[in-house]
Amino acid sequence: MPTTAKICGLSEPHTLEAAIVGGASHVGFVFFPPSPRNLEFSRAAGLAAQVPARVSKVGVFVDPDDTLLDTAIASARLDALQLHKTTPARAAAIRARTGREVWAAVAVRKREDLGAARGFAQAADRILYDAKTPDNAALPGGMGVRFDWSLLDGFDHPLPWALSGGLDAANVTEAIRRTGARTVDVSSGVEIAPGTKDASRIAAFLSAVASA
Ligand SMILES: O=C(O)c1ccccc1NCC(=O)[C@H](O)[C@H](O)COP(=O)(O)O
Repeated sequence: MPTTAKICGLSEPHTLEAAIVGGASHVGFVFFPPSPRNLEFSRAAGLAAQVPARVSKVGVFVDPDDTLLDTAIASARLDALQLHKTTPARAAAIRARTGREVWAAVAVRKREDLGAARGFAQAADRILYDAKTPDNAALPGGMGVRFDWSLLDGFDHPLPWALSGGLDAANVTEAIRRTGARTVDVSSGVEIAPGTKDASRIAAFLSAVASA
């Protein structure tokens, strides 16, 4: 099975196109106003219309309320919801109410952090292991922070999972080889500035994933 890739935090038609043409399995749209990647709903709707059915549209949220979720799902026609800083109970409720696939982000800095994944076994469809950002950081993701991949060694994953945090075209081959990830996720590693994706970096990342 080839490794699949999610390009996260897309906000412009030409870089979204680069992700689609390059073979991304998932594209991520961020709905979190403090983020430089945050999308207005009307913009998300326009981008979503560009995405073929074979590519899943993932909305990225930080402990969202129902109004935000419902508006984002409707405008961007989201297939999946990626939840950061959201409890298992809330994730389960969101999954039941929306009927959408739920990705639970688990922030990792130390081995003990992986334990949080077990709480989502009945509440989510997939775990996204992402690097824990600094305690005073404005964002819980999308900051190019990497965690020690060896922390995943021997871990009994409760669900299908994806690897994230500080990936780029130069390190993703090693990340896949080292962890056995079947899905990888990237944001700032394919940007030229926070929130500004670069088509050639997206192409290089997806090419590296396809060759891994
Ligand atoms: O990317 C954001 O701005 C963001 C904001 C709020 C919550 C999550 C966010 N990103 C989550 C992602 O899925 C990123 O792709 C992931 O954290 C990896 O980012 P990076 O290390 O920059 O590749």
